[in-house]
Amino acid sequence: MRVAIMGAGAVGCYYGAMLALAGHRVDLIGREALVTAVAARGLILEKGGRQQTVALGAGTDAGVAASADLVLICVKAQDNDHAAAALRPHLSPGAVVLSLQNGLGNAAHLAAQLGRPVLPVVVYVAVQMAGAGHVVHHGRGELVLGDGPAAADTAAVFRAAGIPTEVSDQTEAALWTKLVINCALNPISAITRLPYGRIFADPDAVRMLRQVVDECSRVAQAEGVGLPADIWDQVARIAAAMPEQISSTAQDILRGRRTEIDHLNGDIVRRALRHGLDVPMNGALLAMVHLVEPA
Ligand SMILES: NC(=O)C1=CN([C@@H]2O[C@H](COP(=O)(O)OP(=O)(O)OC[C@H]3O[C@@H](n4cnc5c(N)ncnc54)[C@H](OP(=O)(O)O)[C@@H]3O)[C@@H](O)[C@H]2O)C=CC1
Ligand SMILES: CC(C)(CO)C(=O)C(=O)O
Repeated sequence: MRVAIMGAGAVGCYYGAMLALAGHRVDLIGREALVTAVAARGLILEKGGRQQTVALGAGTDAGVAASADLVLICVKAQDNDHAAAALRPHLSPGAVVLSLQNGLGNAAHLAAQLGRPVLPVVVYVAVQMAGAGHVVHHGRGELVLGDGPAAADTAAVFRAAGIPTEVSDQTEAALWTKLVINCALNPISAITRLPYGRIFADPDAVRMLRQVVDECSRVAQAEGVGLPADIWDQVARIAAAMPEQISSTAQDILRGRRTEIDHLNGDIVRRALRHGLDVPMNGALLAMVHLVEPA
């Protein structure tokens, strides 16, 4: 199968590497520094204490998507419009397009921009770029694919590549659950630049994160979304499964990039406002992430 990955960052490089190792022809669409590094020595995948070089294609031109059967969109949510504009002229009619992103509404937004279906995918992985063309896996890796015509076959391709994948007709609820996890973990890691293991060792930080989750749960309830009863345990389990990971939002801050926070805690704050709910901890974290972002 030919696979194109729009957004060759941590998530795109990790799943691209896994698919390439399973024998698929993978092309990364990314920035110049990544393309130069991959052309010089392939993509480095560091996982389970082992480092290997993966052979795959990399370029800055989205035209490579024209021959892809499967297209993974792995840019941050704020880059969706540019990514869609670059891909739109090239996608072949039969290609399956997936959004591997945090936050609500990305797949629908991309589908409207691309004029074709885009399946949402909930991503449970901890990955980070250690440098151009060098991706490090810190834990997990499961995907939950939204149901749709090609979902079962696509999930089978992922599973055969060693990526635990299930198909669900409840992805909206699953994306909400992931959003709450992100609202708890991402901003505090971005503001402090600390990994989850260190954050969860601090009882005051844990109390604060419980408040974030309680606020998000009230907003979800107001929206008619049923979160799992053990939502706090899920947050704690994710943190425990990847103690060395800093959030993708923290990774943006460390690279001097603007972050996805408006699509995470920012989304909760906007929804709370519409329901007349007060979410002070989400609001405070949102403001603090904006303050540590580049101007
Ligand atoms: N990292 C993680 O562990 C996890 C991340 N996620 C989610 O997955 C999604 C991707 O995250 P992540 O991989 O961390 O993000 P990254 O920022 O590491 O990767 C995105 C990459 O896409 C590049 N990019 C953006 N727009 C374009 C474009 N038009 N053409 C080519 N390249 C482009 C970015 O470059 P530049 O930065 O220069 O703009 C960046 O290199 C996010 O929604 C995130 O929340 C979900 C689970 C875990
Ligand atoms: C799973 C988690 C919390 C991993 O860091 C993530 O989704 C992110 O960083 O955006």
